[in-house]
Amino acid sequence: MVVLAKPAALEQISLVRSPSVEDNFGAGLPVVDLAADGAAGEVVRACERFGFFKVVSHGVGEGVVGRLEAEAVRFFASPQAAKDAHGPASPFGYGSKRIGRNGDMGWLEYLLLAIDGASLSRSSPAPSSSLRDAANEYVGAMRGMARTVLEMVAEGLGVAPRGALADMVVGDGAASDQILRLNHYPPCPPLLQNLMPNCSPTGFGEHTDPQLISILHSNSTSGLQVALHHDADAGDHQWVTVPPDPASFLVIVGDSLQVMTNGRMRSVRHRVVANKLKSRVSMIYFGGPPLEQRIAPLRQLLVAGVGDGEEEEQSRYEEFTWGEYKKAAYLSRLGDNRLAPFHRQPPPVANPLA
Ligand SMILES: C=C1C[C@]23C[C@@]1(O)CC[C@H]2[C@@]12CCC[C@@](C)(C(=O)O1)[C@H]2[C@@H]3C(=O)O
Ligand SMILES: O=C(O)CCC(=O)C(=O)O
Repeated sequence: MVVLAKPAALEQISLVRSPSVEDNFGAGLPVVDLAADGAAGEVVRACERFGFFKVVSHGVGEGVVGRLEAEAVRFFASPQAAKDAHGPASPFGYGSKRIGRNGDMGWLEYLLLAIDGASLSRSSPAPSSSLRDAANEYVGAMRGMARTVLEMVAEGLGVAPRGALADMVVGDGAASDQILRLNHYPPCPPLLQNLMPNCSPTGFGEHTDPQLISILHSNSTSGLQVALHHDADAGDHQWVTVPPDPASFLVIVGDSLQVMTNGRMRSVRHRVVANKLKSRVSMIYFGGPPLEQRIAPLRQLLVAGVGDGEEEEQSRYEEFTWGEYKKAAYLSRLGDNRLAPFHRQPPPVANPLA
């Protein structure tokens, strides 16, 4: 029997079947033109059916994206010792292969930066002033998009005021919990390609995002896959590749938005598979609320459509604060179903292929 050993650099990183063109999302990829009439309805439909969507006509200038991506590429190309000087990520700073504190590993390196209000936090320093400036400009654009999308979610669901969700993440008053992450996935090592041509290292293992929403940008290298559920109860899902498009962004529903919409919107499991030939660079903004924010279904959604004498909809979740959820998340493994302990009853079955 021939036993194929993984190259040492990949020993603790899981391998998955290499994506093929058949895995690509076809014409069904949810795309929302943020400037179009009826965009709010489209946002809600995409979040309910898929838990993510691609955004076009977003109004974010190419320069804003290009400046931060160039800074990220420059940083990741610097000598290992210079990068290590900004790590380890605990949770903020430079990290390589290790994700979080509980043994998760991926074929990537990253820079995790805390945001304080509208700019990077002074307490998690950026590696250079030019990266800081580019990141601050980018964060401003992401906050604007987060507001637009969350206002559309409220409008599309018939929730008032329009800012009910957006203010939790990008409001002026409370200290929300936002994060910026820059990821670099080197190409799959040639030795592995020769040994196991049908396998690729996991770049970022499957997970859902704990916050309300995440906004993702990537360069033109593929790798992102999302889980499409055929039968969520049976845990039956299919990994589908989302083709990269540097001119657009992806909005991803997080666990907290799932709870606030009482399960109407679903946080989507996603992962990154390392590309065989090219480096992938992604930049992702995570929008979370203040630590003390109660995470529970919006009242207006529970009473909507309830007539006299009828019972209002019950929450499907035990109540928690964002601070409690975040603490539990940091004790969990990347791929854990972090909402499971809070479910009051099985989540509704969504069938995006129906
Ligand atoms: C393994 C982990 C990494 C993570 C914290 C965690 O313990 C579980 C959740 C992970 C995640 C996923 C979305 C983005 C992120 C920054 C977050 O808030 O939760 C990461 C955390 C991380 O990379 O540190
Ligand atoms: O790099 C990507 O495309 C996704 C990254 C991601 O899911 C994350 O950083 O949480």
